[in-house]
Amino acid sequence: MPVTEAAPAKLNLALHVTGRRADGYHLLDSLVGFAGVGDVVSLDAGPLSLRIEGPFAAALSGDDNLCLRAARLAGADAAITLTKNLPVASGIGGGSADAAAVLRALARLGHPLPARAERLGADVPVCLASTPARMQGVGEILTPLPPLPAIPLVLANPGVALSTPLVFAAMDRRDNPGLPDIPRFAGPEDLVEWLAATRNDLEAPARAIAPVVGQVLESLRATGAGFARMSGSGATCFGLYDSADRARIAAAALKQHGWWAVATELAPPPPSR
Ligand SMILES: C[C@](O)(CO)[C@H](O)COP(=O)(O)OP(=O)(O)OC[C@H]1O[C@@H](n2ccc(N)nc2=O)[C@H](O)[C@@H]1O
Ligand SMILES: Nc1ncnc2c1ncn2[C@@H]1O[C@H](COP(=O)(O)OP(=O)(O)OP(=O)(O)O)[C@@H](O)[C@H]1O
Repeated sequence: MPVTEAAPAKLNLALHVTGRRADGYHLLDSLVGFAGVGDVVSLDAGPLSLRIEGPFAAALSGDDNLCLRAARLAGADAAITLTKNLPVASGIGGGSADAAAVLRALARLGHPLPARAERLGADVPVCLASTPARMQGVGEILTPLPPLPAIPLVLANPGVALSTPLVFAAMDRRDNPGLPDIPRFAGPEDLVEWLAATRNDLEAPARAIAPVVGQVLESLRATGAGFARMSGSGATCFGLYDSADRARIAAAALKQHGWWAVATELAPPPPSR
């Protein structure tokens, strides 16, 4: 003690919705990667408690925080500090990443990972490893993938919180084809070519609810992104750039709209490991 774990932002680089189960949950087929930015959780000795700091701390309150729910599921006590750097309810798995980081920290302290961590959220299993994976089923079927090319990218969020169930509910078609085979990507061009043949099936319904998502995508492309797409159920979008300098300049331009924007990289390993 204290133990610190990074909670990197999850990116659905491609997200196909292929069906719906009887319980209403949707079947997915997604290429998931992780970004070089994220929240941070730190655990210290003490009774179960949570202190939240960081730029998006004010967006969260209450006893139902996923950090606390994760510790309760693991049956462990800890004084948790969450540094909330990611926008809330924004499609980059912030809550799931935080819950997974708490579980990883507890595992380092000797608490076994709880069974059925997916009960905390569909993205928790993929966030536990925080390494690239194909995610299927409702999020629980994971196929680990080799590292993705380290591409400069920008994450941008217009400040509109999108409710995941409402975005799923606004879909026209739920029986879309799955992803094509995922090859080993030799470089950025291969990945971009593969992405161009895939979709995020939640992008159209999210844009119908929050048209500003379309403006974010246009701005990413206008600032030089060779590829841009929404992640998860939105509203955060990512743009891939051919240099870190271009990504930095683009992020500065997107911030001029009053949006959250950050230049980072696809898929570096989390800093704490
Ligand atoms: C859209 C994704 O971000 C893609 O990675 C995830 O599937 C959503 O992950 P999450 O935010 O951790 O989702 P959860 O908190 O488990 O679920 C929120 C709500 O989203 C809907 N939901 C979620 C996952 C899924 N496979 N099908 C769904 O229909 C359900 O209405 C559910 O009540
Ligand atoms: N630690 C946390 N961080 C973010 N949200 C949390 C947290 N704990 C609870 N929540 C609640 O979970 C909801 C979803 O937030 P989250 O940021 O995980 O969504 P998301 O980025 O859309 O995730 P996903 O991409 O997994 O759909 C929010 O409405 C928020 O109130």
